Amino acid sequence: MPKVLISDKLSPAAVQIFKDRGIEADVKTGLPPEELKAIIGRYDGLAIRSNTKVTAEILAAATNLKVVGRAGIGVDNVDVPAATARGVVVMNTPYGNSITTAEHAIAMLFAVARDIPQANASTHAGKWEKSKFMGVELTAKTLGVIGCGNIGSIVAERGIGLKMKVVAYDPFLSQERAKALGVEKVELDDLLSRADFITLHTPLTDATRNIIDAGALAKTRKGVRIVNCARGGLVVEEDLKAALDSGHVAGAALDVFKEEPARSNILFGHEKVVCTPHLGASTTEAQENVALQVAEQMSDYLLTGAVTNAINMASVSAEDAPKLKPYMALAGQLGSFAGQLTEHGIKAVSISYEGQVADLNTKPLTATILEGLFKSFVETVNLVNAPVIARERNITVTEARNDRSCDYHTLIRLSVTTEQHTRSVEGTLFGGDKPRLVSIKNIPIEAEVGPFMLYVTNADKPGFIGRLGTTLGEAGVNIATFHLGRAEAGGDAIALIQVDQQVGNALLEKVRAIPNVVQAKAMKF
Ligand SMILES: NC(=O)c1ccc[n+]([C@@H]2O[C@H](COP(=O)([O-])OP(=O)(O)OC[C@H]3O[C@@H](n4cnc5c(N)ncnc54)[C@H](O)[C@@H]3O)[C@@H](O)[C@H]2O)c1
Ligand SMILES: O=C(O)[C@H](O)COP(=O)(O)O
Repeated sequence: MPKVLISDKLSPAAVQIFKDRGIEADVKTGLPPEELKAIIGRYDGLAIRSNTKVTAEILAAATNLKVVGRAGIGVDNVDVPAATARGVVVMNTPYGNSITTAEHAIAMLFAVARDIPQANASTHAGKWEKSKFMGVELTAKTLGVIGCGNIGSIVAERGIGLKMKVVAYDPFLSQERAKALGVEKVELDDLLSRADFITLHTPLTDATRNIIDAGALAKTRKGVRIVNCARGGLVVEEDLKAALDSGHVAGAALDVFKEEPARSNILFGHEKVVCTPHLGASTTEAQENVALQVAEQMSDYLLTGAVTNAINMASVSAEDAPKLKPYMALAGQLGSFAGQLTEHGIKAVSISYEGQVADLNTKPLTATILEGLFKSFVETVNLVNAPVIARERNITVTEARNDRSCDYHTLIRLSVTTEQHTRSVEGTLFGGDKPRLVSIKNIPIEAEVGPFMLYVTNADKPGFIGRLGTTLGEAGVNIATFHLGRAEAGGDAIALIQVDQQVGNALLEKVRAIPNVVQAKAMKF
């Protein structure tokens, strides 16, 4: 039974889902890193929010971990490259808390426009400072949205509902989408110079880190108010404080901070700053949504191999997972076969999906082929990092699909181009689920792959098969299956033999010494 650790505060609904799906779930929140490191090796899955830091060190200790599930959106607390390198799928729940977070941003907008928290504290203290708290209206003001994705676009819609003029800066926002939302797509400088209120909704990346710094603030209108419910690192806190102190910025509402948990911060105590402790996603509804979703996604992956909302792997629907299973086996064999025959640097990989397989989601098949292909050269390759390895090594990977019927009802052709030549291998499924190689180097063959194989190429001359059988027999190597193929009578021929044990080097030399043998290779699957 798979085991999952829930290491941040998730709705109890998650535990119930895991239980119902037959997965054991332990809840241990607030563990110091050393304690997490000590126990993580026991778990197949780790369910988190933003509190748990899934570092490379934690991942190195997570010897059984297959999936990290983030009940929420941001995965900046997960070392995704380290997880990818270890074959750990990282998934999030991209929509479950979007409305809630957008509503928090709107609440913060009102709070900073009308000094509501400050006025609340003052009134509770019996001060009745009616003339101190003079706010501004939102109506007819310009709202600048930086990052107009899921949350930013909900905030934009709400802003329009409040009769604000909304301008958005997002390099990935299309004009059509901007038009449909009713926002004006602008450049950053334009947004900074026009907005009365600025609200941030981008992920924290190298491009967005410190996007609001002294230089950006200098371009804003005097009296601008800033709301950040995205990530702390987007705003340079020292620069914001200076702009608040000078009176250039009239107020800021912050849900997120550079260092979290933020027990102290230079902006704390500032009379123009409204703060909440990363509450953007904290509603009953959102927490129920993300907990249910993450538990279902993680269970699907651990139990069926279905992949949803993964950051570092192609999606596989629950419906596709069982259909893909026999093809994954075939794809792995094709990749591994080609990889074991490759002796030079790979420049390009071309994969053609023909017949029935062309109707399936082929991304996971391509990843499986690449994993099999690279296994001979890269010890740490896995299904998750194989496409990354191809990119890093400048190996061009192309995929083609052709759903017309070919000689077989379904066929995968893998061609590998090295510095020397291009070699192809093809495979199909017999009986719908039994992988078979049906062509090697364009020579037809029908071969079942077993754990130990001997691959021999030779000139098609009489006497070869008998000598090969005798050589293996004399070495005490039992033949399980024997498959032959040839380009034409007397031409290039191939023998693919399944044997019951690994063929050692001494025996390989004897095989190579048989007349007309061109190449002999021991293979393992
Ligand atoms: N405070 C909270 O509790 C809370 C809750 C949920 C999400 N968040 C955070 O809110 C942010 C947005 O979440 P989302 O679900 O809307 O994400 P999203 O991916 O749907 O949207 C992000 C948008 O930012 C845009 N973007 C990326 N780089 C940009 C750049 N350099 N300049 C301008 N725009 C850029 C993208 O094109 C995208 O449209 C994330 O950082 C997320 O972690 C915070
Ligand atoms: O990225 C997110 O989903 C939010 O920042 C919410 O974080 P939390 O789950 O820790 O509240």
